[in-house]
Amino acid sequence: MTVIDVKVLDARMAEQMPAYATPGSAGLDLRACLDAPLVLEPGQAALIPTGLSIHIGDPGLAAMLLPRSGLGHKHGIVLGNLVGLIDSDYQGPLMVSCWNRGQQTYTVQPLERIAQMVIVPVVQASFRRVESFDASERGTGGFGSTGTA
Ligand SMILES: O=c1ccn([C@H]2C[C@H](O)[C@@H](COP(=O)(O)OP(=O)(O)OP(=O)(O)O)O2)c(=O)[nH]1
Ligand SMILES: [Mg+2]
Repeated sequence: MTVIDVKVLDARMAEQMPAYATPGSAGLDLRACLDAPLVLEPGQAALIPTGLSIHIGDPGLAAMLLPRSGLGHKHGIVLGNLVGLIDSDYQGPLMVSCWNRGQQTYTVQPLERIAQMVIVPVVQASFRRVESFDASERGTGGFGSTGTA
C-alpha cells in the first residue's frame, strides 16, 4: 500500500486519521474540523478545514476531493470547486469547499464527514509541437458527433 505523510494540525484529528471504511473503498472520508456547527444557507459556500495536511511527494500521484453521494444527493452539499485537486507538492492545510447547491439550509456539524479523498495516478506529459496529426477514426468530431442511440 502507498504511504502518504500526514500532519495532524488539530489534536482532535489524531483520532480521525483518514482510513478506508471497507477493504474495497476507493475514497477516504474527510471530516469538518470545526469548533461549532456551521450553517450553510442555500447557495452559500464555505472553506472548511480538515485539521490535516498531507504531502503526497510523488509527482506520479495526486489526491482528488469528491462529494459524498448521500450528502450531495439528499442534501445538496457538494464542493464549491466541484472537484478538489491536491498536488503532490502541496504541504498546506487540506481544505474542503462545501457548497449548499440545494434549496434548504444545511448545518455542518463538527467532525462530520463532508467529502471524500481519492488517491489517483497522474501522468505528467511534455508537449511536442506539430503541424498535423496522424489520422484517427474520430478526427475532429466531438460534442455529440456520434449521436445518442
Ligand atoms: O479542494 C481543494 C483544492 C485545492 N486545495 C489545495 C491543494 C492544492 O494543491 C492547492 C492548489 O489547488 P489548485 O491548483 O486547484 O488551486 P489554484 O486556484 O490553481 O491555486 P494555486 O495558484 O495555488 O495553484 O490547494 C485544497 O486544499 N482543497
Ligand atoms: Mg493551481
